[in-house]
Amino acid sequence: MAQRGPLGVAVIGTGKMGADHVRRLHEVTNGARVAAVADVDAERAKRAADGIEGCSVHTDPIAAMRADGVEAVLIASPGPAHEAALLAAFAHDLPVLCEKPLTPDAASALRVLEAERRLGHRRVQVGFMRRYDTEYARLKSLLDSGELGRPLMLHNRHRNVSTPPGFTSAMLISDSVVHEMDITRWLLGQEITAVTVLCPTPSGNAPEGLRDPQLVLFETDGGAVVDVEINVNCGFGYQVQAEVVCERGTARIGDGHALVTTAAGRWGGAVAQDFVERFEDAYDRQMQAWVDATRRGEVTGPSAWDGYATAAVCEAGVRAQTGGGRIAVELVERPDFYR
Ligand SMILES: NC(=O)c1ccc[n+]([C@@H]2O[C@H](COP(=O)([O-])OP(=O)(O)OC[C@H]3O[C@@H](n4cnc5c(N)ncnc54)[C@H](O)[C@@H]3O)[C@@H](O)[C@H]2O)c1
Ligand SMILES: O[C@H]1[C@H](O)[C@@H](O)[C@H](O)[C@@H](O)[C@H]1O
Repeated sequence: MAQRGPLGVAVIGTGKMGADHVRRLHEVTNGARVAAVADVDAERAKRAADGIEGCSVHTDPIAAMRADGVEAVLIASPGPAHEAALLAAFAHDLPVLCEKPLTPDAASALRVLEAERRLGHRRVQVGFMRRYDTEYARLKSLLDSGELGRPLMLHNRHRNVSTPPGFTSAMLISDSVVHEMDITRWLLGQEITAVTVLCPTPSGNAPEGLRDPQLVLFETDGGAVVDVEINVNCGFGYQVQAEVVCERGTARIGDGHALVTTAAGRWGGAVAQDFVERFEDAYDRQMQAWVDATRRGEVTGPSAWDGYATAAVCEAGVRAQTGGGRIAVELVERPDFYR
């Protein structure tokens, strides 16, 4: 049944993304309010809730899910904490927007799928927000129109200025390239069947021991080949670019020419410095779409199946990165529940 009042959301994890989502829900999104926040760091939770009337503050995610006025959950804790939070949300039958990755590995993602299926109805949207980016959405419409013919190859570049402390070589795949895994599956409508990872001599910008950059190759069940340059300590900016090569033409996004300046012997634009800046509109649209669907009693957007399928590709990618050569992706059969 459609809901009338604003949707009361509990936000779990109020670090960089969680605090930004709290701000978004409070200031940007229509039809929602932040009813509770939880972070294991009490000070962070308190800071995020500051100035939001009626928002209760917790260190225990389950207490936040049970708090007054909570009707839905946004999970923005680190990936390894997602499974416990998802299962707790299911126990209270609450709709969830879960930041990527759904969980860090395929076995835990499968446990989440099974728990959602036991509920008997879908509850999860995964935060693959690039699907809500205007440029990616235009590229998808163009490919779906068939005008350029069949996609043959997809080239991607994914560059971050620098990595936070504790960022590992495996995380280049499971935290960063996971976005290209989702985008590949969504743009092409195909599953990824094998992953190969090539690592050049690491950049001098990369922290000691980090294999950065990497070149990651996907093969798909529709016969396409996809490459991803992942380069997370490039130093100069945040860039996400994609070019699809089709039978009758190519299409490219992410050149970032929103503002071009010509002045005193120079010409050029600016490079975004992080994902919050580059994908601000996509995060806003993702949140509005989740709130609107939830208030209608529906679940739309990337599903737990998408979270599982990308977790399985991540696992193959991490094995390929550690000297495994070309690694096949193993997926369980897709249940009808997720078709
Ligand atoms: N979609 C995107 O572009 C994007 C961008 C950045 C991060 N993310 C995702 O968002 C999530 C959070 O990333 P972040 O960069 O904000 O990390 P962060 O480290 O800045 O914040 C995580 C917060 O969660 C808290 N926390 C840790 N364990 C917890 C638990 N069990 N329960 C409640 N809180 C807990 C930490 O104290 C911290 O405040 C991750 O899943 C990450 O992959 C997505
Ligand atoms: O967690 C972040 C986030 O998902 C960004 O969108 C991505 O560009 C980064 O590489 C990753 O570390």
